[in-house]
Amino acid sequence: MELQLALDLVNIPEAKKLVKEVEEYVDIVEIGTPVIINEGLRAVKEIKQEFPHLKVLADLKIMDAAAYEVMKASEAGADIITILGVAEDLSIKGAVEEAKKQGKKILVDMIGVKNLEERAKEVDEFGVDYICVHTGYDLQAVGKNSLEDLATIKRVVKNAKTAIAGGIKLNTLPEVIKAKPDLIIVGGGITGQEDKRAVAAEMKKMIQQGE
Ligand SMILES: O=C([C@H](O)CO)[C@H](O)[C@H](O)COP(=O)(O)O
Repeated sequence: MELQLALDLVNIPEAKKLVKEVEEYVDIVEIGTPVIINEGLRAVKEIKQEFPHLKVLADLKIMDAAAYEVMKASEAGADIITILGVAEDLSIKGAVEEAKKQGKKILVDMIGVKNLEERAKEVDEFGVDYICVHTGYDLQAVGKNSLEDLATIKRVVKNAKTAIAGGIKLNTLPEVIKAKPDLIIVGGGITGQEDKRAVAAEMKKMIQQGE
């Protein structure tokens, strides 16, 4: 199980400071959608340059023009690029093809997918690297989480790795670990805490103990 730090509500200098604090304990740094909207792919480039030993995920949440956007994120240094599960099949296949050409990986974010079981089976056949269940901020606000969805994709996904994101905190991490996703994505559960380093260290320890 890997731990991904999601950076959403920061600028580039703040992102660098945050990664420095927790770099020993995370496997992947996500440059979140809001950061890319504010700072562009320069954020991906600068984080990869400063932390070349960490994998960097560009959370583009691609919906169209997939091959082109995967190419641009790859050029900026992203190791993993996200596309939405609700995108057209052709877009997801195009993203996979371009990622393979560039030696990169594709994570499919299943946020907003209504027919989760059926769609997870389909995208799994397209050769994607990760399939991620995700409760976005707007559904977190009304008390939802993705544990049930994780169980669903764990049951039907045969090729891709599974991932979970959305509102995971230290106190909810044990039940996530019990469900054994390949990748656990944590944003505010680390970045919103007073002692980020201590929380990231504790999360990493719990994940290692759960393996
Ligand atoms: O993808 C995300 C969200 O849509 C904003 O871009 C977050 O990175 C993801 O939800 C993880 O963050 P937390 O929910 O704060 O753990």
